[in-house]
Amino acid sequence: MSKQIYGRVALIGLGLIASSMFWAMKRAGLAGEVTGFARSAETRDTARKIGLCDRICDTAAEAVKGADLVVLCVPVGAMGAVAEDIAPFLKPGATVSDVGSVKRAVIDAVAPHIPEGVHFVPAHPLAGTEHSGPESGFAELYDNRWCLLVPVEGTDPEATARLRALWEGMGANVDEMDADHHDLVLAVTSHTPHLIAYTMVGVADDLRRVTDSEVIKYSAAGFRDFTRIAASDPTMWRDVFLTNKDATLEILGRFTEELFALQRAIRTGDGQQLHDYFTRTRAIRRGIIDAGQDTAAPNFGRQTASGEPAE
Ligand SMILES: NC(=O)c1ccc[n+]([C@@H]2O[C@H](COP(=O)([O-])OP(=O)(O)OC[C@H]3O[C@@H](n4cnc5c(N)ncnc54)[C@H](O)[C@@H]3O)[C@@H](O)[C@H]2O)c1
Ligand SMILES: O=C(O)C(=O)C[C@]1(C(=O)O)C=C[C@@H](O)C=C1
Repeated sequence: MSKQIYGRVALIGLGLIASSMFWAMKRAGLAGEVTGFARSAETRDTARKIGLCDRICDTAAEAVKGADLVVLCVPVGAMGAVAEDIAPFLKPGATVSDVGSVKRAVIDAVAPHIPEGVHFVPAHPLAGTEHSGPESGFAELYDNRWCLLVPVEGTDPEATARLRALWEGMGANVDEMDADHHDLVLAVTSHTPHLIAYTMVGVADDLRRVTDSEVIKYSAAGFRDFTRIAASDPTMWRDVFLTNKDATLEILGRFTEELFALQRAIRTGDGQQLHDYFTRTRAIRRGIIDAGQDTAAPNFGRQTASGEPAE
């Protein structure tokens, strides 16, 4: 029995998230035809070579023509311009969605370009790796991970339900959330942790001269995890911080206060405070495990041939 949910899906931007969507849709037979567009000819060539998408188009207009679902899979800062480009070519009754890591800024940038009669259902899969480009995707990326749908005012519930079915078909658990709440939650669980990882690796690099190459050689598991996160795509993360500015600054403020409190406890030798703090945080980790939510995908995304994110 066919599980097809959309006749034709167009993916705009062919990186980790789009390529994983393609393989996940193919795995479950969720789309009749998937077209793809990437802005650089090199990425389009790579996509053709590895069989990514049923048809790779040389323009975004061609890719979205006749599509029932168009998913914007470009960095958050590029969403508005891409929406403006494709708007005249969207089929009446089609749904436009996106996968951006920030929701309010994407909605503000994209919604004004969505023509009358076309639905807009923003989304965000909470799954990824530090790899990017068309060769980094894999069908299992969304298995048992959350995908948050962030319908805007007036979104047709049927369009939302259909997109939910697609994400569920790709293996995800789906929830709905308001855009501002989404941005605050993600500032805590994803954006600020990335900034901390970037900073920690930067500090280690600054100290390299002092510690010679020991930072790399004796890198303990905790620091190695930081380096994995800090290897994430610079364009993507630049856009995340520029567009989720308020929530990130709010969480960073709180983080800094806590850090100073712990710094003081270390300086004054307040072992009780340190112990109490670490006990509380350990309980949080155990709560996640007990709730069966430690579903982080193993890091088996593929890197681009050059080792660099493909354009
Ligand atoms: N990587 C993750 O962990 C992750 C997880 C969830 C959501 N996201 C979101 O998904 C989106 C895509 O991320 P990704 O990891 O697939 O990135 P990626 O770097 O692997 O791919 C991005 C694609 O967008 C294209 N692109 C870049 N700038 C463009 C522009 N100005 N116009 C048109 N195309 C452009 C690139 O050529 C590339 O094909 C981002 O909005 C990101 O915030 C990423
Ligand atoms: O596992 C990783 O590499 C990720 O950072 C994935 C991650 C996250 O923070 O969990 C990164 C950004 C997203 O928008 C969603 C998921």
